[in-house]
Amino acid sequence: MKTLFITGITGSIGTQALDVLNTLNDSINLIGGSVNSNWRKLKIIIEKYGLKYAALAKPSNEVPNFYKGCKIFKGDNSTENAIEKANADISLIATSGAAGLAHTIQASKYSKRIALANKESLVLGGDLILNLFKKNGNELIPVDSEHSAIFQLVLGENSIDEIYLTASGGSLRDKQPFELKNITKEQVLNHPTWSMGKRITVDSASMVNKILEVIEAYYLFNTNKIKIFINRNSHIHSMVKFKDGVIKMHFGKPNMKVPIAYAFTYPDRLYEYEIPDIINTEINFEEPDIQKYPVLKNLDRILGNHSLHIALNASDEVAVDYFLKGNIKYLDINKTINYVINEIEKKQINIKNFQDIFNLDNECRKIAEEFIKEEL
Ligand SMILES: NC(=O)C1=CN([C@@H]2O[C@H](COP(=O)(O)OP(=O)(O)OC[C@H]3O[C@@H](n4cnc5c(N)ncnc54)[C@H](OP(=O)(O)O)[C@@H]3O)[C@@H](O)[C@H]2O)C=CC1
Ligand SMILES: CC(=O)[C@@H](O)[C@H](O)COP(=O)(O)O
Ligand SMILES: [Mn+2]
Repeated sequence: MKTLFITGITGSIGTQALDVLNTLNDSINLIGGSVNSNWRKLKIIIEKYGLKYAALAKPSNEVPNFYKGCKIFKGDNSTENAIEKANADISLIATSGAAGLAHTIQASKYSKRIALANKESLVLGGDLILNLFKKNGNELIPVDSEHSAIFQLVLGENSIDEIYLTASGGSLRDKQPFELKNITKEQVLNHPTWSMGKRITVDSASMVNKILEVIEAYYLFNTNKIKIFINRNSHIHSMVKFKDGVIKMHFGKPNMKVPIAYAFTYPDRLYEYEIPDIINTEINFEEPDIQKYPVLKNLDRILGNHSLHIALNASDEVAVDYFLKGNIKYLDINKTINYVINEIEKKQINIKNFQDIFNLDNECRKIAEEFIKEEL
């Protein structure tokens, strides 16, 4: 039986991973998990799954050091400490945001298999994280639905020509560009096909999520030949075009439990889920309208420039947080990203190690905060 640790265990991916475990007939033993602050939900998970190690980055005063036989780590580096003690065979990295990178680095030391949902680990970590996996002999299995699909499509292939990354188009796909000026938080959070955490749902509306995913695919599959197509019902999870003109598509219902389970059980498929209706499900693709998704104008400029990958993610995380708190408008997110990217591009920063990444991530957050406070 394999042991498992889940970072971000209370989130959208974490919760769906728990549902998957309930169906895998005890073939995986969940021994630990970590969260930011949600003690109420973590407590229930400890009770139900008998965790041995848990961590909270921002614990309240009521959180004990032990709970029902589970050791609780608290504060800075708590997830890293819990990962070390748990020493699990598999780590599912389902933390949201840049905080996930440190968790992935630590998991690389202690877990053979990294089931990676946290796309920011690759966006920020780039070749440095891939080299770390190589050095430590990790198996990296992507969980992000498109990347799980592509991973499956390219198995055994060596004539890959181009990746077609699919997008739902997000919650604002039927709006006209002029309508984006006064969009509310509720409109943005109403995703048409997936139920996810708040930041990724906003990023899906703006297509920042898709740029992060292009960068993720760039590192995972070692190509910059990547196009984005909208598939409105999210049944095609991505496509790969081969040199002989064949295009393989990954078809399935939009449900994250499938790629989560696949990352746990690969190369087996032990998870049973509904078979999609191949007669009545439409397969259509559209090119994204750049006026509706203005951040896409930056894609060619960003892709392959490590410091701009970091700048995009940091500025977006800060701006989305302000937007969700009602302090800036939807289109201000894009203004903040553009400003930070321009500032970082001028500096021509060379990223040599993980500390450079953490420093630049911090610097970009400061620039974004200043821009929002002074210019918006
Ligand atoms: N949701 C989805 O369907 C998909 C998500 N992803 C990626 O997976 C990741 C998680 O997304 P999602 O589940 O939607 O996010 P959620 O916001 O739903 O959940 C985030 C989780 O991370 C925890 N967390 C946040 N900060 C820290 C920290 N510093 N230390 C420890 N735990 C922390 C949260 O804890 P707390 O509850 O205490 O706040 C929560 O458990 C993201 O990188 C996202 O891009 C990729 C594809 C699909
Ligand atoms: C489920 C998943 O993998 C998300 O990352 C998804 O891609 C978001 O939907 P969009 O295609 O709308 O960005
Ligand atoms: Mn995705």
